[in-house]
Amino acid sequence: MIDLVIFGATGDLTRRKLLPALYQLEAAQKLPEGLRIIGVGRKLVEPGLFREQARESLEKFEGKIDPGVWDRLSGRIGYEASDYSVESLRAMSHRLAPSVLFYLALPPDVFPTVAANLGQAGLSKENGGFRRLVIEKPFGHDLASALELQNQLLQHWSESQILRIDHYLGKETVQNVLVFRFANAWLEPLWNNLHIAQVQITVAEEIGVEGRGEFYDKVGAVRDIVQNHMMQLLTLSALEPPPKIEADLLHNEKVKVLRSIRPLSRENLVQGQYVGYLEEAGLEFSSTETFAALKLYLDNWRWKGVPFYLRTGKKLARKHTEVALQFKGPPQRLFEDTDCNPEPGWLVLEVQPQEGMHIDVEVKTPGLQLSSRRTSLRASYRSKGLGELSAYATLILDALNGDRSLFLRFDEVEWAWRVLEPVLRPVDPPELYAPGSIGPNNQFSLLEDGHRWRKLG
Ligand SMILES: NC(=O)C1=CN([C@@H]2O[C@H](COP(=O)(O)OP(=O)(O)OC[C@H]3O[C@@H](n4cnc5c(N)ncnc54)[C@H](OP(=O)(O)O)[C@@H]3O)[C@@H](O)[C@H]2O)C=CC1
Ligand SMILES: O=C1O[C@H](COP(=O)(O)O)[C@@H](O)[C@H](O)[C@H]1O
Repeated sequence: MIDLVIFGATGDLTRRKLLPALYQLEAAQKLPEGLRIIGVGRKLVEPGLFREQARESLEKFEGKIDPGVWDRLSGRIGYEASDYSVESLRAMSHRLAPSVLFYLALPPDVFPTVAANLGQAGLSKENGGFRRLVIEKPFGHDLASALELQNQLLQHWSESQILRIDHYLGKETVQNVLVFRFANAWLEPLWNNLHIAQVQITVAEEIGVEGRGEFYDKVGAVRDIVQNHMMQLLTLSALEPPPKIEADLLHNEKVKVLRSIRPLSRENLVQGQYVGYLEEAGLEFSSTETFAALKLYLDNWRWKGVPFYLRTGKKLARKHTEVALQFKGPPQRLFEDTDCNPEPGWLVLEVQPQEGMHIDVEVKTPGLQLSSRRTSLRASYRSKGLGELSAYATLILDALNGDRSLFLRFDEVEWAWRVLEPVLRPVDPPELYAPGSIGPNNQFSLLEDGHRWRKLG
């Protein structure tokens, strides 16, 4: 018997991501037999009402619900109220299965207390089963708090019990970055500073902060997206091939990339805030950034001199996540029209919502003249409906099965904070940008001569 205990079960993450993931796993018959899902929150809620609310969340965030799948899923779901004190957790411990996965879907400032109280209540001790702890992001608020959180966790939990989640690693198209790079040998000679002029990594969101203003305002785009999801996209795009696809060997390579990032200074970062953020977040004043763009360099053999541009923001023109590498141009352009001056082509890995890849190539312009035009070789990652489990579904299943390869090792988190530490305390207020736009104008100041931001989607 296994219990999945979700702390913070009335919250946004549970409703928006965890319940849909569990529904998908139930539909795919991937949940372990006998698994119970116990939602925990501070308020007293009748389990029946909690299930009703869970179903409403599924209808909102998952879409059409199959009654048979829901019946099976709801049969697993229970609810308990707890104030997360040692006494209350100890009382709960008697009702738990030998193997328990605790999921902290809670505001990050309560992670240390809840993790410690679980330990003091004896719930981190394994006795004939497993005890694992999933820690959501952000892991810490800066380098010092991340180190402190790690120390606090290690007082009651061993490293092998701690699963630091970054849901981007559960996305198929993020995992595909690695497969695409290392399963196609012809790419390798091109994937370096001899042939690549610049790399752009974009995580653009159409949504604003929605109901998460209180949380978001303490965090901002750098901590919410750059420190974790974008650093993962960066390391996967830039790392050296590990000797084998094994978790620790991959973590080693990712840390090497982070350690090779040239120390950042304020000039490497620009920030923006969308017009309407204050009203949406219910604030009178805030200098929190909802947009961040960075330029960084990796001082290593492969990437020396190639700028990596990272950009993320909320309330942008559209949702679009991609990793794009621009090739250097040919040494001499022989075939172009005298009037046209095409920029060198891109290789683009589309992460979401389109899932695919394309490579720009120049081909002959039809007609008598010998000139070139741009076209794209496109491939889609999968047909709709094929193997579609959400990132959270993949990661919850891995966590239940004890597969740690898609979870973060602490030094990855630590080095991501070390890299960003110099730019965490902004001096200038963020520049305002219009919702639905491409973000603030200051982002253009980062670009080197001849470079321009790619279109969003
Ligand atoms: N929402 C999202 O899309 C994503 C969230 N995350 C991470 O997941 C975690 C949870 O996020 P989210 O669900 O949005 O957060 P919420 O702000 O919605 O909080 C979750 C729940 O925590 C409980 N809670 C709030 N304050 C406290 C407190 N002081 N002590 C104990 N419990 C408290 C509340 O439940 P109750 O009042 O019932 O006890 C609340 O419903 C965060 O770490 C976030 O960074 C990561 C990726 C995406
Ligand atoms: O971790 C987070 O991610 C979501 C974006 O996730 P995606 O899978 O939709 O790309 C973001 O909205 C949220 O602010 C952040 O905390």
